[in-house]
Amino acid sequence: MSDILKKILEVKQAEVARAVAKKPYAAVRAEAEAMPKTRDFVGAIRGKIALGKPAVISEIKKASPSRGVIRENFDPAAIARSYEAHGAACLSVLTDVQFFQGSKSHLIEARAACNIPVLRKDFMIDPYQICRARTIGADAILLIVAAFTLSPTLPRQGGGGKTSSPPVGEARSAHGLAPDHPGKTPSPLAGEGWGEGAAEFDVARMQELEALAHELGMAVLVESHDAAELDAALQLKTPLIGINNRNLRTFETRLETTLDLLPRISNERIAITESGILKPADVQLMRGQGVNAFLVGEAFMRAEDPGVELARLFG
Ligand SMILES: O=P(O)(O)OC[C@@H](O)[C@@H](O)c1c[nH]c2ccccc12
Repeated sequence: MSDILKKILEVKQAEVARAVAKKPYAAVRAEAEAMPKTRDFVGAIRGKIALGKPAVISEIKKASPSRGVIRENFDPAAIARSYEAHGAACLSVLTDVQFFQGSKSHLIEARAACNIPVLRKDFMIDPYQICRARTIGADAILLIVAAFTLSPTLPRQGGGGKTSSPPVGEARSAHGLAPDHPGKTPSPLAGEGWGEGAAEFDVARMQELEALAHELGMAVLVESHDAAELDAALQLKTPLIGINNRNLRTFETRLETTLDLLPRISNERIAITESGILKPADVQLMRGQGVNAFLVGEAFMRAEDPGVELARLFG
């Protein structure tokens, strides 16, 4: 796992602990269950694609660890209105405070200013955060597979150690290939500073968080960056399969990441290419390969009017 991701997750754990001390889980869960109905995030994406249009999840993000401050003049409500007016399918709003200068209020303001569904973009590792997402109005949440990496040094069996559930190998069998590592999801990070033994992902935990999100009426976007992460992602039920072109360890961004992993994703799912889409040629490259859903932030955030840039990029 990247040092930055590791650092972010430590902060998230501390945030959850502080929040639980202020308000217990049962209370936030009850609040979540009492919220009005969500907007249909998956339906909004399918709707665009059914019309032969690209489905664009447009991001509202002030800053990032790799880029620093991206947008000075930052008005989430105005940005949300502009995105909606120019055909965005959905919004994605960064709510992480420390690393992305985001805020829950950004999501609340953005959602109140439009009628399209909104993803809470944050680092979700705990049921508490899922409930909290629902209480601020999120229609969807993000699960980043890399955040569920089990340390190779953790005990795998017994002694209270976590074990991952057996992979179903859905996409591979859909392509006529048998899963080659039954019972484990090996990571290519092994041998790249991880020491001996393949890393695994806590798929059971991801499934638990997904089930809770679905129970609360929210959609789930699951994000992967390589084949092992994608295999873990495909063990979830959600149709929304994100492929992050940005490596969270090095911040290197390669659009080939999406093209390389695409054949593993069956047609019942929706492949969403994330990060590094900057120019019309990038969009054409993806659409030419059958990718119809996009998550774009920086290109829009740097433009004077983000929605106008959306129309230009995807026009
Ligand atoms: O700004 P870009 O390169 O268009 O990327 C948007 C989005 O993919 C990126 O912000 C992102 C993808 N996965 C994440 C996980 C956490 C925070 C941010 C992200």
